[in-house]
Amino acid sequence: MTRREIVASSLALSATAGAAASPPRAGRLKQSVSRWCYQNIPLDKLCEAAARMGLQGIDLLQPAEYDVPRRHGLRCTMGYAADIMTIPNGLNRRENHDAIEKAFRVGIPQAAKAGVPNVIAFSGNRKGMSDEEGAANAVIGLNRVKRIAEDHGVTICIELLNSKVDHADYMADHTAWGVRVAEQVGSPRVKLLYDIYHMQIMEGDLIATIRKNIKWLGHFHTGGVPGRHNLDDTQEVNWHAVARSVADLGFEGYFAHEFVPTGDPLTALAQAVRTCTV
Ligand SMILES: O=C(O)C(=O)CO
Repeated sequence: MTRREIVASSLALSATAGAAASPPRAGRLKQSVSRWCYQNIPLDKLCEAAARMGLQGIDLLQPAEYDVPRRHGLRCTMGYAADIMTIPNGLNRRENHDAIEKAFRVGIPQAAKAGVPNVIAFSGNRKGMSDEEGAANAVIGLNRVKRIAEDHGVTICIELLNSKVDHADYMADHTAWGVRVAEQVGSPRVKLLYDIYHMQIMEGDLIATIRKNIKWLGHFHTGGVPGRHNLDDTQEVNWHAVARSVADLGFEGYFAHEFVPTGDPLTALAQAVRTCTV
């Protein structure tokens, strides 16, 4: 190997490993990362890198994968416990409730056993239904399953998503709808997944909204706006300030990165983790 090749190969190594290997600074937020954004990296490798960066877990895993983060001292921070429920087809339709309850009766105990603190839920699309009717239906559905969540210490988190760019017609596309449902269900185990990327697109006013509704927010997702890429200075959200506000509220759940990285994926993730270390 020539000197030039040795220098080039060590530079390449530090570019891929360096960001992930630098010692993590302790912060007040428990950060996590969504598996689907790093599909080209085997889950074991993602967990290894996440542990080195100081992340606490991996988001959005299937039950068969729950044990993988544990091998690396992490946990699955949000599980899929009811595959029957999809973004367009969820809690807002009463005809879905039998299947959702059946799935949660298996999926929530399974999550609890694996130490998974949260499971995801979706409102479903409007398909012509009013938000009032959808909210009332979602409350009925959640009232059927909240006891399972309470008994197992697992939180059902209804995700708030944008209906403007990514998920046309999705019903839980504004915070007020989700808060109204969570308040009416009134369980410490039924909360919202406040996806900051999606809510910046729909509403903005992030910090004030988070402060006002923190009681009902069980989990956070990140993603640069516009584009859902790196949390860098090409996008409009001040991530450090948002993260600090969440930490200042004493939030004890997880703050999970969910952006599609550009450039080297682990370098992008490490940079996001640093930005949100507050
Ligand atoms: O599908 C999406 O857009 C999500 O945010 C899922 O968590």
